[in-house]
This record gives sequence, structure tokens and C-alpha cells, in this order.
Amino acid sequence: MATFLRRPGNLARFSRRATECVGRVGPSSVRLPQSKLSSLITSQRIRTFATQGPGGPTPPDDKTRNSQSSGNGPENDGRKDEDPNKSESKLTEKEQQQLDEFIKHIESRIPPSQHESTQQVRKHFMKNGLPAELKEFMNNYKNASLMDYLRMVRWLFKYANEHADKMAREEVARDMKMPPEDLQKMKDQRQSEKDNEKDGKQEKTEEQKKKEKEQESEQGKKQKKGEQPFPPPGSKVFEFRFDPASFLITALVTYYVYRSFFPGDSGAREITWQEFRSNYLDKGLVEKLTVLNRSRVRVDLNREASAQAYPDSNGQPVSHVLFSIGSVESFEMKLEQAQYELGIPTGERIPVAYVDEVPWGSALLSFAPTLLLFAGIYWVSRRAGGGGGGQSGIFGIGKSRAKKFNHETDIKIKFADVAGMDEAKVEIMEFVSFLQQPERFQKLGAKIPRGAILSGPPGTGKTLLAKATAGESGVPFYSVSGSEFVEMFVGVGPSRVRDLFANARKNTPCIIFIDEIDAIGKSRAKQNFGGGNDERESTLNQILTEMDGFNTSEQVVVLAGTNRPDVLDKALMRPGRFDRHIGIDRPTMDGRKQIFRVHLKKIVTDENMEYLEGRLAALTPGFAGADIANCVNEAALVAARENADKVVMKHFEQAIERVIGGLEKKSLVLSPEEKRTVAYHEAGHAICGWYFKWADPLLKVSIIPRGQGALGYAQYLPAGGDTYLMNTNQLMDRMAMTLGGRVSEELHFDTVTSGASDDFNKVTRMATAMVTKFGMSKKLGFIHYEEDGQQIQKPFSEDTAHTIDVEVRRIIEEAYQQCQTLLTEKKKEVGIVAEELLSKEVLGRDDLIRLLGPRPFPESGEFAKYFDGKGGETIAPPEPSQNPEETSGKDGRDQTPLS
Ligand SMILES: Nc1ncnc2c1ncn2[C@@H]1O[C@H](COP(=O)(O)OP(=O)(O)OP(=O)(O)O)[C@@H](O)[C@H]1O
Repeated sequence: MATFLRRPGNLARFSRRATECVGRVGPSSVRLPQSKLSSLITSQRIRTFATQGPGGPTPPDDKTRNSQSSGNGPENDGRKDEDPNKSESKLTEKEQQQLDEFIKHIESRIPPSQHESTQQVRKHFMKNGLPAELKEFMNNYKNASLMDYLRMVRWLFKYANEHADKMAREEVARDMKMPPEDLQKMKDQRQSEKDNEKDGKQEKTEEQKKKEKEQESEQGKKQKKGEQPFPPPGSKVFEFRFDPASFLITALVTYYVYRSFFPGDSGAREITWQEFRSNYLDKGLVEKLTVLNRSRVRVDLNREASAQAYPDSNGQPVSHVLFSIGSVESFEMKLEQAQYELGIPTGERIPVAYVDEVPWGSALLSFAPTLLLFAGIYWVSRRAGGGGGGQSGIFGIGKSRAKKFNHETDIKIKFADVAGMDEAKVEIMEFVSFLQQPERFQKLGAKIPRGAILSGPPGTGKTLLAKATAGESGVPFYSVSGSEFVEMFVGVGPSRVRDLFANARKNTPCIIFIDEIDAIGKSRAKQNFGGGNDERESTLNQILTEMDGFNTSEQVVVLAGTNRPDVLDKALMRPGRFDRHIGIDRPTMDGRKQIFRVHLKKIVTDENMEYLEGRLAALTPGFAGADIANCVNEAALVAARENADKVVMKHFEQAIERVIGGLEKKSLVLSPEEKRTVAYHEAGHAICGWYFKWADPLLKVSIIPRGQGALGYAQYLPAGGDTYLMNTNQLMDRMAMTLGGRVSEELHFDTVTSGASDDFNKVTRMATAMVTKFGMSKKLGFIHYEEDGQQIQKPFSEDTAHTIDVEVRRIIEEAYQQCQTLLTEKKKEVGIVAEELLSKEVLGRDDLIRLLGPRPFPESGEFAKYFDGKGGETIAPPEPSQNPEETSGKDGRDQTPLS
């Protein structure tokens, strides 16, 4: 019972039950002797009896049935004489008064809507008499302890059950015209039969089965005659019975809880010491004093005496009052004195008790912050471990975050999807054959390579290659990023590494791929320079240990990707760990073609594929695989924006331009003068590229502002194809071409602009590299000075620095002279190109051929064949019409801002 009260759920259930009882039992349906539910229970019992009873019940005659169905009003009260419980008696006057008081007391603490029900309870007890237990409880309920309440509740349960049973028996007996005692006997017999059946000890005989059938058919007949049908066996009837006992239980429990939470408001009146003295003490009404928590005193009064002293208290004499005291000592003194003054002999003095009461409510409230704290910690720990691969709670934080890809379902990438990088593929193929046929290597005594580091610029396909390796070898693939080992808690990194390798060992053969390994694999010596990072270092150490820990038979291959192989710790790269170092560079012309081929497969286009791939590859020198994938996607988006039904060359070129130069800034409107300057600047570059033998010829030039701060944009074709070495001539021509913009401004305008600053930066860097790295200055000789912005001291002397300055200046001056000579000579051509640019804003290679004639130098066949103007449409606008009116109209519109 104690646990019952402690569980709020139980209390809630009780209160709900009471509420529902009270809610649904209207005045007309409250029939104490038989509730709606009890009639259902009764029906169920009748059926039980009917199936098993000898001979079956006799159908009741209509009269009986009608009187029963018409309700259980007072006309049926003949039953009260049959009350078998002899210990219950009718109420005496005193008892009745006591019951009324008790009911009133309960009513004063429950909502008025429930008063009707309490009256029904009262009626019930008035009619059936007060049980001894209830009588006893009622005598002293105001001072009842928790144990008294519990005992009472337990008794009420019992009483409710017995009462329900009794009513059911009476009901059935009436139906069967049989004394309830016989019915009880039959019920017991049925119960024992049931038990036997359950144990498999007794089997039904043929005869019994026959009898049962007969009973059932009789029952069927009865139902046809219009009797109330029995609910089907096993069916659940969700109804609540109103019975006085359960109502009383609920009321008592609610009251007790209420009293525990608000002990001060339990009805006792608050008085002062003077009142106490004059009204109670002096009149001899005080029975006992209880000092509560050393601050208040409860005065227990003699009820009868106080009823006489205060006859106008509505029949409810005050049983106790309260008053506050300053301190126990002063109270004792005052009491002592008062009793002395009243002449109360020492032996008859009022007894004083001392009690420390802790109200439940405030005790619970004092625990609330602690409980909240624990709940919070529990919640946070559950959330923290949520992603921890199965183990939840804060302890899951050390679990590896690696994603496992299932080789059968998740990894669809094969080597065929990885274009170019043939050498890398060959290298990595060996891992595949190791995972597929390890015995081929082992039988020759070869040690299996543990892992490979894939290094290269961003987007060159390192992750793709690792995935393809897993897809090709058909083994599980664990992918994790180096940064996922790093956590704010100490020890999490190494623990995740351990967990990753432990998982991998359970699933051999498999591949682990650690992307961006430089996040944890940085050289330990370098880290310590800035204060070090112990956590990262221990994570790295754990990786080193785990990779050492593989025994040769374990087929776990570790691949790692990084853009910065130079910063990696040497211990990681030593043989036995990452044995292979596979460098993946940006693709060559051929590689780009292959990558375009892979990505163009998904694009809807009817261009000649071979030509398209070649031309796009030629247009995108220096692009990595990811850039190419982006370009192709961008082209499809451009086409979609134009509502085109297929992607054509123009869309691809626009996409490439966008990837290289950035977004067109149509909103940036230059003044006509600025636009003119930009046109002549770009024309200067274009003419240099066209007429210098070693420079890159122009592919496209535009004066539409793009990206960040670029007012013009020119794209050049690599003259010698993909170049990996540059000679002095190439460098000089390139520098001269880069200065072409400024020289052109000088030649065509009175003043120069700031637009060439980026060109000067490029030229300076090229000239410095020629002097300090490439050994192209006779004065300085063959020396290489590392360029490191973080160096505090220059690695050369003041003299050398001076010489470098002089040489750089000389080289730039030479390039300038070279450029000036050419542009002075080709001033007219610069003008032509600039004016055309001003009118069209964009010029292509075809336009330059039209304006300047073919380039006077042979070009790399591989590149040039895609730009002969035959294979595909360029984005250059159509040639201007010969009709002067049409031209001026069109150009006039375009040139509005210039005029
Ligand atoms: N050789 C290639 N063939 C086909 N597609 C490629 C190739 N290289 C890159 N790509 C494309 O580029 C995308 C990005 O490549 P990936 O993620 O492998 O680059 P990465 O080298 O790992 O980059 P990072 O160093 O930044 O991690 C791929 O999803 C793929 O679409």
C-alpha cells in the first residue's frame, strides 16, 4: 500500500476513476445496490454458470424480469433483509451524527459537483450500517496518521470487492431463484474445474460436452425470446462502476495528499496567545498542546466541552486551533505562569508534546533541483552519445564516427568511373588484387602493403579513387575524415582510432579511408613550434601503433587522402605504414578529355562528342576533376535557364567562363571613358599574345565585368599545349604580354590607370623567380632562394638583395621595351581590336583571325584543331552586317553608354 501511495500514477488512476464515476453517473442512474457495471459482471457470471451448471438455469418469468429490468428502486429493497453480513448494524443516532460529520468533512474538501455522490455513499451506509473498521476510523480521522489512512484504504478495497461479489450473487440468485449460498458453491466448483482443466489433469468427457451443447442451445433459445444477450466471451467492456467504497477511497486519498501538501490549511483556525488564554485555557477546554517545528502550537480541544462552550459552531465543534510562538522557552514560561495563575495542580497540567513535521510537498520541492540536475545530465549524456554507433550515453563519445559503406549496396563506383590518372590506378590496383587474392602474394613471401597516401591538389579525385578501390575489390569501405578524430575531450581521438581499427579487424577484408589525414597526421616537430597539441599527437601515435599492429594475415588496407603531403609526419610515411605514396596531379589534356567523357554521359546534347570533349579539354587547362564536373553541371544549368532542350557548345563555354572568371556583373556600369580604357587595355594584351611567338594566343576577351574587381577578362590558349617547362623566351614573351595592357594605355591615352596593378604583381613574381630560382640571371648565377613569407631573416646578404633588385628591374625593363616596340608598331591593330571590343564587348579567336589575319606562328596541333572555327559554334556574336544602317542601329543600342 505504501508503494501504491508513493506512485503518482496510482493516485492519478484513482482520481481519474473517481472523476469518471462522478462524471458519468447522473442522478437517475445512481442505483446503489446495482450499478451498470455490476449488471454486466453479473451477466458474465450467469454465463459462466450456464455453461457448466447442471441442468442450466430456468428462464425467469416475465414478471421477475420486468421488475429487475425496471431498476433497483426502493420496491426491490426486500434484499436488505438478506444481508448476510451480521456484523454490520443499522445506525444509532450517534453513529448517524458521526457519519454526517465525516461526510461533511469530506465534502468541505472536494468540489461541489461530487457532493451528490457523497450523499449516495452516506445513504448506502445508512441503509447497510457502518462497518466496524470505518466506525473506528471515523472516531479519530482528523488526527489519523499515514498508516491509519493506508489501513483504511486497504480495508475499503476489500469491502468494495466483497460488496460487488455479494451484489452479483444476489442478482444471479434472483434470476435463478436460488439462494446465493448455493450459487457460491457452484461458483467454487466451476473454479476448481477450471483449474484442473488448466493443468491438463481433467479432460472433458463426451457426456459433459453434450451437456454443454444442450445448455448453449437453451441459452440461444433464451436470447431469441428477447432476453438481454450476454456479452461474447472474452469481450472487454470498458465501463466504470460507481461503488461507494472506491469513491470513498479516492476521496480519502485525495484528502490525505491535500493535507500533506498544505498542512497549514487543514482547517485549523489561527489564533493568538491571548485568544488561546482567554477562550480556551481559562475555560479548561484544552486537552493537549503540540509544539510543531518549534514555531507553532497545535491546541487539541476537548470536543464535547468546546461544543458546550460554543454551541453556535454549526454542529461542528472546533477540535483544534493553532497559534504561533516566538520561542519554545518563552512559550513554556508563559504557559507555566498561566497554569500557575489558574491554579492548575502540577499533576494535572496540560501535556505538551514536541513534534518536527516535514510537509511532503516542501520535502519534495527541496529535492526538485537535484532531480532536475540529474535529469539534465541524463538527457545530455543520451544526446551526446546519440551518434555513437550503437552505444548511447556519454560513453559512446569515444566510438569511431567512420561511415561504413557496404560494398554490395552502397559502393557503386568502379575504376571505369575514374577517368585519367592511369598511373595512380595501376598502383592502387595492386591493393585490389591483394584484397581479392592475398595468397598470390603470400605464397611468394611478399609482405602485403599496409596502405597508401593519395596526395594532390583539391578535387583531383583522391576520394573517388579510394571509393573505386573499395567498389572494385568488393570489400566493406570505412570512410572517415581526419577532423572527426579531433574532439574537445582528451583521449577521444585515440579511442576513436582504436575503435575504427577494431571494427575494421572484425570485418576483414576491408578498406579504411582517412580523408584529410593532415588534420591529425601533421609532423609532430612542426606542431610543437606553436605550443603543440598533445591530443592530436596522441591520436597520431595511436594511428601509428594500430598500423604497426596489423599482422600480415589481416587484410585491412588503409588509404589516406591529403592536399599537403609535405606537412605529414615522417613516421606515417615510412615503409610498413603508408608504404605507397601516390601523387595525383591535375589532369593533362588527355585526362581532362576522359573526365569530360565520364561526366558528359549524363548530359543531353547532340554535339559531336569527340570534338566537344577535345574542345572543352583545351578550354580548361589547369582544371581539376571537380572543376570539370562543376563545369558540365553548370552548362546544363545555363541551358535549363534558357529553356533549351539540349546543351550546346555555347552553354559549355559560358559555364567555363563563369567558373574561371566568376559571375558576370551586369549591374556594374562603367563610365564610357572607363570602358574605353578597359577595351584598349585588353586589346594591348590580345595583340601581344597574337604577335609574340612564345606567348599564348588569345582565345577570348571580354570587357564585361566579372567576379571580384575584374573589369575585363581574357582567356588564352596555351601555345605549346600543356607546358611543364618554360624557357627564357617564353617567360620574356609572357611578361611582355602581361605588360601589354599598361603600354597600350600609355600609347592611346594621356594618362594611365590603376588597372594594371595585378599585371605588375605577376610580372614581378615571374622576374623574381627567374632571378632567384631559375638561374636565369648571369649576375646572380645558379642560386635558389626559397620563398617563405614567414622567414624573419632573408637567406641572402644585403648585397645579394641589391643585386636581385637590380636584376629583377632589368628583366622587367627589357620586357617593357619589348612590349612597347611591338605595340607602337601595331598601334593601328590595337585600335581596331579595341573598337571592335567596345562595340561587341566579347571577342573570340575567330574575330581576331577576321580582324588581324591568321597568327603568324604555327600553333600546337592538339589545341589548335579545336579552334579552327569549323568544328563548333563559338560564343562570339555573329559578324556585323554590311548594311551600315543595321550596324549603326545595333551598335548604337550597345554603345549607348559610350556615346
Ligand atoms: N578522375 C576523375 N574522374 C571523374 N570524376 C572526377 C575525377 N576526379 C574528380 N572527379 C569529380 O570530382 C569530384 C570530387 O572529387 P574528390 O572528392 O575525389 O576529390 P578529392 O581529391 O578527394 O578532393 P579533396 O582533396 O578536396 O578532398 C568527384 O565526385 C568527381 O565527380
